[in-house]
Amino acid sequence: MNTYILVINPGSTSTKIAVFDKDEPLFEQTLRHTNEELATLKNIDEQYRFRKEVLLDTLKEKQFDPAKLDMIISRGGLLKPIESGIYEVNNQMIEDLKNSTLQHASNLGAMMAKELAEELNIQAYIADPVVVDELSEVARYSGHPNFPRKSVFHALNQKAIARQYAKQNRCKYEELNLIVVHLGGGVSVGAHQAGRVIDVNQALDGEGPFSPERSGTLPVGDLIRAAFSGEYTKEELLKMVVGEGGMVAYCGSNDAYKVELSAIGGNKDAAMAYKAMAYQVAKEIGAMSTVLKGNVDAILITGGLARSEYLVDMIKDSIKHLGKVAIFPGEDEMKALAMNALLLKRKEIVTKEYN
Ligand SMILES: Nc1ncnc2c1ncn2[C@@H]1O[C@H](COP(=O)(O)OP(=O)(O)OP(=O)(O)O)[C@@H](O)[C@H]1O
Ligand SMILES: CCCC(=O)O
Repeated sequence: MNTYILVINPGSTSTKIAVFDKDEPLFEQTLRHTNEELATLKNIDEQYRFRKEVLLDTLKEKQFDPAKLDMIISRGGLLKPIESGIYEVNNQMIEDLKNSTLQHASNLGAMMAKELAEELNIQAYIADPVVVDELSEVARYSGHPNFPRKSVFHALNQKAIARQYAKQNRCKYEELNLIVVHLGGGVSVGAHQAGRVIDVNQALDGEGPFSPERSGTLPVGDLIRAAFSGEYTKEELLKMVVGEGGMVAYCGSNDAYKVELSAIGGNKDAAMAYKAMAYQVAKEIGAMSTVLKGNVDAILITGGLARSEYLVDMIKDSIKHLGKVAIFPGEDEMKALAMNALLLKRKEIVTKEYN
């Protein structure tokens, strides 16, 4: 019997959709949205309606009848901090996403999934959203009680890769201590202790290594002085942190592959920026090794930038003394979501309630 699963993953400039029949993708498509298209949409309601229409048009083009769908699963957004797992999309979740102070395209996924699921009389779910929070108590301290540290990271891909590594090594994720490094548009480095991410850098706009488009940790006093200098608007400063920080700021591009080619071609600024990014990532891995008290079964490196041998070799050179390193290039969040839905369908996992 077929089990048709619609998977939705909205990004800042695209919406990825896929239909799986059990664990087999029938099709997967990245629907690109131009800046001009997105600029015409005034608010979050208009955004998700626009993306939903594009999604339905694509299903039509693929001649897939939505009425055949058994379930819908989406990447989750910036909800309240929650445990890792699968959650049925409910009204509270939609309310929180609509009122979220932080903007992230993944906020639109649950809204699209819920509306579509209601029309089709099926269920909508999210799994391992970016706000999965398993931080240890001590990791929540920042240095001031007004600013507790938060867990915002690539939870879906980090957990999926950690489980894949455990399966390949015939053991359970919950039996291992791992450091998982996601190198994408954003960079997150998580300390996974027996199945829980007890520490991780806040990878959206908070802390950690710089990435192709984010600044990571900045000198805080200098940042405050810049904010009150009258030279920048709030929006300009936020952009310096997310979107126009990191490689964009140093090299003018968020395309790390392009920067790498330029570095290999002899561009000294590009080479130095790559070296600095590798240095910061390695330093964060060292910090997470300390969090795990050196008890590290493996360090897993994943994300789009894990395809870069140039970068990975530089990182490995600094961390090889910390343990075994395994590389999982790219990410497969679509498959990870579909597999979560399938586990649910097969009753191998139960949903958690968001409230
Ligand atoms: N072979 C490669 N060598 C170097 N860089 C690469 C390679 N392939 C992809 N990249 C870089 O990886 C980055 C994109 O990674 P990825 O696709 O994981 O990011 P994303 O999905 O946009 O963001 P995030 O992972 O934070 O959600 C880009 O900067 C891209 O240039
Ligand atoms: C921080 C989590 C996800 C992203 O990079 O957009």
